[in-house]
Amino acid sequence: MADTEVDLLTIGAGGGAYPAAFRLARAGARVVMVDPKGVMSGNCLYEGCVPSKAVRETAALYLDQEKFQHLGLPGRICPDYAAVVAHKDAVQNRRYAQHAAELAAVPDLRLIQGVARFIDAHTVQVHGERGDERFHCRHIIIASGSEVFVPPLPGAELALTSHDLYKPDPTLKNLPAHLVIIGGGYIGLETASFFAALGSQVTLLQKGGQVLQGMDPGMVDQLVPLLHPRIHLMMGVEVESLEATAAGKRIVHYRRDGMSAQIHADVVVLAVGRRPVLPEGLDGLGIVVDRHGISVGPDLRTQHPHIYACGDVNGRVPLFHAAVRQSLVAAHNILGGDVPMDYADFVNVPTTIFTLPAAASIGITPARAKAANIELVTGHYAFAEDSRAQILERMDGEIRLFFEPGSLRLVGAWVVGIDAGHLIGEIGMAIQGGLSAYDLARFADQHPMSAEGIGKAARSLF
Ligand SMILES: Cc1cc2nc3c(=O)[nH]c(=O)nc-3n(C[C@H](O)[C@H](O)[C@H](O)COP(=O)(O)OP(=O)(O)OC[C@H]3O[C@@H](n4cnc5c(N)ncnc54)[C@H](O)[C@@H]3O)c2cc1C
Ligand SMILES: NC(=O)c1ccc[n+]([C@@H]2O[C@H](COP(=O)([O-])OP(=O)(O)OC[C@H]3O[C@@H](n4cnc5c(N)ncnc54)[C@H](O)[C@@H]3O)[C@@H](O)[C@H]2O)c1
Repeated sequence: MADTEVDLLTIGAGGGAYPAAFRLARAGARVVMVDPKGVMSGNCLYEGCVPSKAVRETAALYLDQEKFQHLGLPGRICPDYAAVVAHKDAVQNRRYAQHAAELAAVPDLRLIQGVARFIDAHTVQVHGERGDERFHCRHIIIASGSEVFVPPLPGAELALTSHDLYKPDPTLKNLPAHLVIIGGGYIGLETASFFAALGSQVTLLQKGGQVLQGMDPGMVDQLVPLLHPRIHLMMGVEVESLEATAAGKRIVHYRRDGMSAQIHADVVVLAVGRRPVLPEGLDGLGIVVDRHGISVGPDLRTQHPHIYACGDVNGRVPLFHAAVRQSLVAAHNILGGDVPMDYADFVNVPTTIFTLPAAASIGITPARAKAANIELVTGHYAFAEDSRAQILERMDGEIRLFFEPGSLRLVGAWVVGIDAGHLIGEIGMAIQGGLSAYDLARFADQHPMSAEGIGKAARSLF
């Protein structure tokens, strides 16, 4: 089998891969992407960000109807989860069609439906649509992403995962009366919010003392009391096994405070984390893999300067937009002849937990500052005083900005409540631009929009 020469091969075609593939193809490089899905966007579009947020936004609209009476809209609507799922599928299909058109517009960029494995540090074999093909690659981006982690629990196969909930034509198409979720991270809490808003009773079982571990406890403490009352959080739970009843229900056996107990459910969702997907043949290459994934620094290079690892597979910031930025950093460094000319910032990445309400954060927050022995100056703004929040009756939560003492340069923030996901992006731009509390205080953001609160939080210092 003769090897085909390429300038770049990406293992995967998700957010960690395709931005670099397009960038290099536009610069005239010979580029091949490989992904068993045969489409771009990886797990984000297939079973992650987009489908979960399609369900979320419908749930958010439905939740708002609890206020319709106050807003002058009497009457009730009721959810049809099968139709919610149909909408989610339609959004996924629409985006797949868009990506297909984007790919077709770059005729020299090839996406092979197949699985890639390393033969050596420059040779990749693809088992795909046209049988086996081998590529000799000047550069390789490993962007094979992550997959659901299923712990070795007896009966774990009786639980659904985010894959089953959000993939096209998902397994779950009816609203369960009682949903038990194991794991209180991003996926567990978001899923709990969506289903509780739509009408399910949700019990969330979390081992340890805090949901959203790794997030600033101050922000988590703000968020938790605002979650829907149909969500029951149980901390310190050690799940031991799952069992099915003759009627098709589920029983979760667990230990808490040294006592054994059980809980009945219509559906159980397991959301205890994801793990990196490593391509076959990687182990022989001397590339360092730690418990988060392939070890890389901000230049995204592995131990081989021509092999990069971007996105979830390196575990640094497992978010879609971080994967995209990392992919572009790798592309720039490839264009620079594998001598770094661009670096990813792993700290100043906005992240939103799309619960209802949402919580979002970026940069250095008090917990991180304390661990690094850094002092912060804090500016506050409560949504209780915000015009838009009052108009929509969503007055819970706040904007909190964190500044470096002295210079008052903005270094971090969190937002809990209305428009959190939008606001953290605007705050992120201010951090990236090196703005200070003085700059934010001087900018007259629009009235009556929640972004007014950013300037007001800065002005709380003066
Ligand atoms: C339920 C859920 C909700 C999420 N919500 C959000 C959100 O709201 N916002 C956000 O920013 N992030 C969200 N994420 C995270 C986001 O999906 C990931 O961070 C993002 O998909 C990472 O992109 P990636 O390209 O690194 O990997 P992936 O999207 O995992 O793509 C990797 C691709 O590589 C392919 N692949 C694997 N092995 C091989 C191989 N050997 N050869 C060829 N191809 C291979 C896979 O099939 C896959 O298509 C969510 C994730 C989940 C599960
Ligand atoms: N809004 C977003 O950006 C978004 C949304 C969903 C997912 N994601 C990405 O997907 C990744 C995976 O999400 P996730 O929620 O599966 O993982 P996670 O790592 O965020 O959370 C897993 C949670 O499960 C808990 N846990 C682990 N084992 C347990 C057990 N046996 N019993 C009970 N609880 C247990 C952990 O303590 C943790 O709280 C996230 O890290 C994030 O990067 C992002």
